[in-house]
Amino acid sequence: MFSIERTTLTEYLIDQRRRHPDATGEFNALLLQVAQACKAISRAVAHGALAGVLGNLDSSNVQGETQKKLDVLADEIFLRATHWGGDLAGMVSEENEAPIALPPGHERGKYLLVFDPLDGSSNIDVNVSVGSIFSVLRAPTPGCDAASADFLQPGCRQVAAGYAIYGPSTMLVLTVGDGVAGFTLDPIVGDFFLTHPEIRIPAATREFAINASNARFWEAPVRRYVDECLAGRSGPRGEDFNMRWIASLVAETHRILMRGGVFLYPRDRKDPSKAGRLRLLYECNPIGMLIEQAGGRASTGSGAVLAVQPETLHQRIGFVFGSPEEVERIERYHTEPDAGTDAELPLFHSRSLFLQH
Ligand SMILES: O=P(O)(O)OC[C@H]1O[C@](O)(COP(=O)(O)O)[C@@H](O)[C@@H]1O
Ligand SMILES: [Mg+2]
Ligand SMILES: [Mg+2]
Repeated sequence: MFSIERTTLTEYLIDQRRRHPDATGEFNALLLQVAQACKAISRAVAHGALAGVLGNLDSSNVQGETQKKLDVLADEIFLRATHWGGDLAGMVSEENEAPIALPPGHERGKYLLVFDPLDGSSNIDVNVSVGSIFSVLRAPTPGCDAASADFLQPGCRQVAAGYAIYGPSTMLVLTVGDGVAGFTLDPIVGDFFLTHPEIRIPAATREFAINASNARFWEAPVRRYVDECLAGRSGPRGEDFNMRWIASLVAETHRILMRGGVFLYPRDRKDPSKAGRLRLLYECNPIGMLIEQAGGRASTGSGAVLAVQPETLHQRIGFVFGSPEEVERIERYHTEPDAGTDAELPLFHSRSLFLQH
């Protein structure tokens, strides 16, 4: 159904800007360039095999992961859509080891853009939802080329964050620090329209997401949490839990923003050289800002992820996020290993006595 009363992304951003009298428009211009990149990636994803974009390349990225054709194409689309605008002092991408140099002789702006051009790459060839994730920081030295160290800012300093999900419909979900809003791409009109204003995560949930193939590497607090969920009504939680795993951080985030839930990709013992699977700067921080802006909680497992001081551009970290009651419980299991047991035992016993299983 078409209505001329629909709010476009541009109108939404102009409205946000009215509240900031000092705004120059550079910020909105940058976000619109990012949206433009997401539209182009959405088109490539939707055409799939018809556009010859599926499959692997021979190359690997800085993480040693084999690059997919779409990883590299999405990266190029992001660069081309954003680096001429004059709003940026530098960019960091999952696919590039060092910060990306802006075109020579071109104006340098006051923002830094950090992005994962294509998230959930393992899903491309099986036609399951993938996405793009981005984060905007202030450049410490506006007007100059940014150095690596300029990007090493804790997530609480982000001025905007968001993702695009390329699913049955393409959506852009965005925060500029004043709640979270979701926009759906009308592929005929070619514009994003506000369809999900003021997204809020339910405080409680009975749904968790974790890659259980790593169970033998989990640390005790994570094992305890999952065991209690799996024990269901007859266990200490006294309730049945559902489980999901899409292997696409954007898609897991979107589900949790829409209906609640908790996601865990915790630090584990699989590879002692890696402190987790997901990358702090362009996965955990932007998703963390969205989750917290929607009333959820984003954690390393033992503390707020947005408070972590990054040490390297491609640093990995444990990540737990979603409905705040569950994330706080997981944090308690990490910081006070005996927490909950005493308080829950009587409850468990009374449930066992009075509930029928
Ligand atoms: O394959 P695993 O171990 O389940 O990991 C899945 C995770 O890896 C990722 O795909 C990593 O992202 P990239 O595809 O951008 O490398 C996340 O989206 C997802 O949460
Ligand atoms: Mg990713
Ligand atoms: Mg990626």
